[in-house]
Amino acid sequence: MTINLRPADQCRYDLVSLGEVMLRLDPGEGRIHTTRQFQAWEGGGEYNVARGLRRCFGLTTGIVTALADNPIGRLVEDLMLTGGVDTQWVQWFDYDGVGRTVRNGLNFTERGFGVRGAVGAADRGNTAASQLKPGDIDWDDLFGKQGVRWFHTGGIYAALSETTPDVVLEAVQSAHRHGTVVSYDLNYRPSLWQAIGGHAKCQDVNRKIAQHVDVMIGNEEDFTACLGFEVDGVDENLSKLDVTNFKKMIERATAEFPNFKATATTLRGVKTASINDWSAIVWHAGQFHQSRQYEDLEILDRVGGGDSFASGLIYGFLTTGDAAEAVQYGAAHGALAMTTPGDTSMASLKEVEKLKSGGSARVVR
Ligand SMILES: Nc1ncnc2c1ncn2[C@@H]1O[C@H](COP(=O)(O)OP(=O)(O)OP(=O)(O)O)[C@@H](O)[C@H]1O
Ligand SMILES: O=C(O)C[C@@H](O)[C@H](O)C(=O)CO
Repeated sequence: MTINLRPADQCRYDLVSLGEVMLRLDPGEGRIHTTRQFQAWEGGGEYNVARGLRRCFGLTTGIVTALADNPIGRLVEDLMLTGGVDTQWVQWFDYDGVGRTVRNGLNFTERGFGVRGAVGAADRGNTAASQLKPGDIDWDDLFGKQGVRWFHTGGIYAALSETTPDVVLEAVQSAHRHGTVVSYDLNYRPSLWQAIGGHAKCQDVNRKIAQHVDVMIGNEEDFTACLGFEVDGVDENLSKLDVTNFKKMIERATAEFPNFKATATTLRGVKTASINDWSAIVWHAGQFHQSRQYEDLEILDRVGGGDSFASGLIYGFLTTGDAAEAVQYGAAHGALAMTTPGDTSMASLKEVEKLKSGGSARVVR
């Protein structure tokens, strides 16, 4: 099965994402518990994909989310406007359904270095985005009247509350009614699932949504925890990656979910918090394609590396239709995104193309 895209001239957007956007508070080279200063960025697993496609790859993208209408929400909006993602579909809330004030998510994340791993401490209870429920968004207007070529969402948004899985289901069904391709990044976050029913709930929700997904994305931990597909031979430190075992896992996943038209996973060989082996593999139309391998990749800020892989992969599918190219765009964009601070990438299309074709880090002047 191949990926059939709607013609660009019938669509206002190349891609729209559904997800929560938080204020990322970054202590730079320091640590959260000792810093006196934070740099502010915006970020969210699903949003980062829309931003990467807009800012690095120059496509037209939008975000469906909700924010609390206070100065923090307006700062997140300001950052999204800088990122070029259309904010027309953002819902602004003051109160939730039972009259409580809703909030905006705050995501404190420190980067990690060497033997010290990255640390994330999100403060995101009762946020506006988690309060969205079926019926709040006019999906048929978005996918039907406006037109969207590709819709992206994921397992962070699905884990936010009792209502968000149904919002995802409503969205993906409408997307398919209008011929929009659906991708989903499993992005397993155990602390979120813990709050709404734990492991069983996580698999129940993700397996239901998976039946409506065309392009499934995740790492081996995501595929195991969210869908129940184990990858044999993965050790706890992710230091030994045997691509044969990844292929077997993907084969099992695509046999059980024949609706998957492409399945992609990043391959991480974690050496320290700031040095990884990095590559990716995609299955499409009965064939596997593996990206260039980045050995001993030096990392400044790993958060969003997987999302930037996803945006590069989607760019490749949207513009070339070729899975072998798509996985190269994904791996190169993910690699570059992890060299700069913040959840999203600062890379240019030229840089991605140079890297994916084997380019070096020689000075450009
Ligand atoms: N358990 C881990 N320990 C250390 N580094 C990790 C771990 N998991 C992922 N990383 C590093 O984070 C980067 C992104 O990894 P991956 O593609 O798995 O996406 P992810 O964890 O879903 O990322 P994100 O959701 O932040 O985009 C890679 O450099 C990877 O090696
Ligand atoms: O939890 C989220 O919504 C995402 C952020 O923590 C961060 O942007 C990230 O993990 C990216 O995948």
